[in-house]
Order: sequence, then C-alpha cells, then structure tokens
Amino acid sequence: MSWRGALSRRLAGSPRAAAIAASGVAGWLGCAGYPTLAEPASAKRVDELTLRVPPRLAADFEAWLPSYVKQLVELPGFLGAKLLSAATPADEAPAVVFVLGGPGAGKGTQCARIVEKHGYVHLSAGDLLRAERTSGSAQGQMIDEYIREGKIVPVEVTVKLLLDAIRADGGRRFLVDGFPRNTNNLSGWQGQAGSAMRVAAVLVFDCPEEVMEERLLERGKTSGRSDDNAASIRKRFATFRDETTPVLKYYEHQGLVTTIDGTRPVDEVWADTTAFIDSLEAGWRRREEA
Ligand SMILES: Nc1ncnc2c1ncn2[C@@H]1O[C@H](COP(=O)(O)OP(=O)(O)OP(=O)(O)O)[C@@H](O)[C@H]1O
Ligand SMILES: Nc1ccn([C@H]2C[C@H](O)[C@@H](COP(=O)(O)O)O2)c(=O)n1
Repeated sequence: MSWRGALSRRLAGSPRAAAIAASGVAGWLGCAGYPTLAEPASAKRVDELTLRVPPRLAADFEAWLPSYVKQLVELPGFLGAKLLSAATPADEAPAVVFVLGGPGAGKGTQCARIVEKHGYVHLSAGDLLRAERTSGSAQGQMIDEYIREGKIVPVEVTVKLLLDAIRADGGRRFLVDGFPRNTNNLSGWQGQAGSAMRVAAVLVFDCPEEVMEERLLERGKTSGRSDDNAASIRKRFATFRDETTPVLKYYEHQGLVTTIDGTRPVDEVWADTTAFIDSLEAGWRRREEA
C-alpha cells in the first residue's frame, strides 16, 4: 500500500478532510510534491518529512496518523517515525484538567472537594447536558434519548456548552468532568478549544464495574436520574469501555494521565486527589519562577 494511496483513502472517508482534498494534498502538506515512501530508504539515507497541519485540522490529522505511521513502519527500510506535536497552546492559556473514569467512579465527588480546597471551577459535561435537556431547547429531546441510552451526545452540542460556560466564568483553572468521552468529543475539543485552552492533565478514577454498579443503583434511589437504572448502567459501562478507553490511551501516550484507585473510601481517594493537584500546582509554580 503506497503512502499516497493511504492518504487518499483517508481523505475520502472524512468529511472535514474533504476540504483538504479540495485544496490539494501537496498544498496541505506544505511542500511542493511529496516523497513516495513506498521506495525503501537506503540504510545510509535518512529522509525527514515535515507535515504542516493547520490547528483546526490537527484533530483529524492525529486521528489518521497512527494508521499512516503503522503502514510506514511496515515498509522495508523505514527506520522510525516521530510525532513532534500538533498545536501547542500558549502557557498563559486557561488550564483544564479533564476528569474521567467510569460512571460512578467518583468523579463528581472528588471534583466537589477540589473546588472547595483548590478553587478550581468545576464543569460537568453531564450536568450541562442535563440542564440543556430541560431548558426547552430544540435539542432537549435528542439529549434525553442519548442519556437514557448511555450514548455520547454529538460533540457540537457538548463543546459549545462547555466553552460557553468557560468563557462566561472567565477563570483560569477548570475541571472538566466527564469529557472527552469519545474520539468525537476529543476532535471537537481540539478543533474548537485547541490552542485557546491548555490541557494540563487528565485525572482518571479507576474502579471496577461491580463497585460502580452498586454505587449507581444506590444513588438511583434518590438521584432522579433517568440513567441510574440497571439497563442504562450496563449501556454506560459498554460506552465507557468501547469509546472512552481509546481517549485515555491517546492522553496516556502524551504523558498526561494520572490514575487514582477510586475503589477505596472517599477520604482515601481524596488524599491522592489533593496530592495530585498540589503536585500539578507546584509544577506550574516552578515553571513560573524559572
Ligand atoms: N470512594 C467512594 N466510595 C463510596 N461511594 C462513593 C465514592 N465516591 C463516590 N461515591 C458515591 O458513589 C456515587 C457516584 O459518585 P459520583 O457521582 O461522584 O460518581 P461519578 O463518577 O461522577 O458518576 P457519573 O459519571 O455517573 O456522574 C455517589 O452516590 C457517591 O456518593
Ligand atoms: N461528554 C459527555 C458527557 C456526558 N454525556 C451524557 C451521556 C452520559 O451517559 C450522561 C451522563 O454523564 P455523567 O453525568 O455520568 O458524566 O451524559 C455525553 O453525552 N457526553
């Protein structure tokens, strides 16, 4: 499979990337002509290829890159590949800590404590969607169905709610809870918040499904949530396994993930959570002083 062929196929399959195709592949790559890497490189020659991708297309590019790299490294004579970075937000951009973990892992509980002790602004994607659902907006019914089915609402809706809330608050440190939940969330964030916000860390609460199920069924006795029932919980677990895990892998690869065992009593989980926020803040202070 030639590199050129792989690129064309990917472009054909992606609506956003169709715009790239229309503007010409060579122009998009930022170079006049591009190498056909199907020809094996000689052992003495190292070819270097720099791809310039506009920030608004970085998410598509990164989603596509792994399969492209996989094909490259399978070519005889290819020595290796290095992804430098997509778009790097400025250090002074507001910092976001994404908080993830399965349904009932304890995200909201720990976020409430972080707000109280460390003064972060907490934005729960689920809470924003639930509020939007009852606001009487045209998309309320759609959101209702997604939540009940444990499916992830299209990112256009969620990222707008998050960014509106972030802009309205004007703060500098945000906990974004329950987001990004799938690759659609991830690419929507990167496309729309990308360089305006800095993803400082991804905090993950790890908890087995049996424990989370017990917690959610207990919460369901009083929460009034349409998805705290056995059928919805099963679907939410499947969505977490199938759709959120790839996002966690993506951020792990970037060295941004800190995982905390969420199975323990709240105070024990909190001891690790607050220590993590302290270390994050200490790192920022050291950088500011340097
Ligand atoms: N460490 C813990 N030990 C026992 N119960 C907990 C613990 N953390 C949270 N809970 C309880 O479990 C339930 C779910 O917690 P929480 O709402 O914080 O989870 P969540 O990850 O935000 O869930 P969801 O994604 O469904 O909103 C709540 O009733 C909460 O009181
Ligand atoms: N990024 C998100 C976050 C949440 N939702 C929907 C689907 C979830 O099952 C539901 C509840 O979220 P939670 O309060 O458990 O974090 O809200 C979504 O579609 N996209």
